Amino acid sequence: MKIVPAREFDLKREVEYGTPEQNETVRRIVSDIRREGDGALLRYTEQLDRTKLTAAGLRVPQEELQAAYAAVEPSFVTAIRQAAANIRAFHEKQKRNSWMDWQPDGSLLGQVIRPLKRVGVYVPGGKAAYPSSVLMNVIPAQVAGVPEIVMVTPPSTNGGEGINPYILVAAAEAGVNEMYRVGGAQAIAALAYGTESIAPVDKICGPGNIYVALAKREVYGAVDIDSIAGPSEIVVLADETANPVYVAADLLSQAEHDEMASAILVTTSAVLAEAVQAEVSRQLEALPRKAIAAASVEQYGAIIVVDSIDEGIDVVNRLAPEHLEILVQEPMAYAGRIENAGAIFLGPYSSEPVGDYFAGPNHIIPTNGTARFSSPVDVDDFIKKSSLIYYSKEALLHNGAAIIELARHEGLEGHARAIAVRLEQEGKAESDNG
Ligand SMILES: NC(=O)c1ccc[n+]([C@@H]2O[C@H](COP(=O)([O-])OP(=O)(O)OC[C@H]3O[C@@H](n4cnc5c(N)ncnc54)[C@H](O)[C@@H]3O)[C@@H](O)[C@H]2O)c1
Ligand SMILES: N[C@H](CO)Cc1c[nH]c[nH+]1
Ligand SMILES: [Zn+2]
Repeated sequence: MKIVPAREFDLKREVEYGTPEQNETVRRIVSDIRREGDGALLRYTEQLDRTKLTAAGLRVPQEELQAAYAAVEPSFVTAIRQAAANIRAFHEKQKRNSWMDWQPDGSLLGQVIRPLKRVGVYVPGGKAAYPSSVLMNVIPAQVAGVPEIVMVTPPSTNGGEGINPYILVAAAEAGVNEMYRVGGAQAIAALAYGTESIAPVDKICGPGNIYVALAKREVYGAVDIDSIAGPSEIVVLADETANPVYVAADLLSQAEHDEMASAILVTTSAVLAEAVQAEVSRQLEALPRKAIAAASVEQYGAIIVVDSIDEGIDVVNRLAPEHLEILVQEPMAYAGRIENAGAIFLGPYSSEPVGDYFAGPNHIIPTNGTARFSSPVDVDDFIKKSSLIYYSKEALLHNGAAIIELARHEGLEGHARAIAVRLEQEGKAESDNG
């Protein structure tokens, strides 16, 4: 992992995702699925996921979910239930209520909150299987009250035959009842535009690799999406008090996700920088996913040495990472100064995987600098709002002239007249009556 002074590190992050070839591949897949439906879906599933399916085999039957319990350890079921309870409790706090306010003039204003009707959730499963992402997607949608939650995941998760049983058990625990064995850009396109076998959804949520992230961006507009939650990222902001063993382990925890994941240490301590550099090399050797983590660290990893914590905070805010760990003597003192980060982990015991799996906050978090303007998945992702306006006669007579004034200044006489005809008629009725 290279050590660089802050002034030599290019903080202008690429906002464009992926290479031109990856973008072109995704555009082609999306357009083929849109034109050909199931035919293209099955073809790409065979080509990219090495799985030959028929249209009838796309949907995963409930019996397959139940059968998977026999293939997992009881300790996994216990752990996933604990995690699910924590995730549900956290997301319950995000619920919003509709509201209505009667005004003194007899009019009423309000906002009606409704769940989305049908959402698609993507659970990644190419290089690793992510049962935790089942919970992070499905639970907030359930808390919001979404009646139709459609899950998609690659057909042979983690390179194995068939969907990984831990994903199936997580789906059963979460109560998923509509699930398809499709992944990548082709799954996103199928959810967005529909095929003969998969009815289209209103919104697609969930993380994935570069092909999934690009496809979500491609279909945005036809459907809503949560955010671009692509290859994982971690930034650790540390001073000389941080334990290099912990720092290196946490950096590698995200590097092992993907060759395109990014792991960056920002530190005021040259001593820590060197110790972490050595530790990363040492710990890499023991990782089963060493090749992926090494490629990530090599291409996207860095140790940035800064002159002060203030400079470090500036670097962090410019990077706008998915995950930030603050490993300094007084972490609480700095949390409020972080403007751009999807999730902030404070102190030496809040290692990033605590959030990935268990604490309760969502692990589907914007990446590639988009934490500047977007947020982790939450209950708000699964609701929509309608404004409610009831104007009383008194309110219209009182405010009509101001509305007409504003309409005429926009040159919109039709708008002005819609109000004016009422003022004329009601004014006339009042003078006739009295
Ligand atoms: N940001 C977040 O919140 C978050 C959360 C969890 C995981 N992640 C990220 O999710 C990703 C999971 O990636 P993954 O690959 O393991 O699973 P994935 O399910 O996202 O991707 C696998 C699919 O990619 C497609 N694909 C692979 N190579 C392709 C190619 N050359 N051309 C076209 N399509 C291709 C295949 O269809 C395959 O089904 C990782 O990058 C991880 O860091 C992010
Ligand atoms: N760190 C990932 C989000 O970037 C989430 C995850 C799931 N499993 C393990 N990690
Ligand atoms: Zn992770």
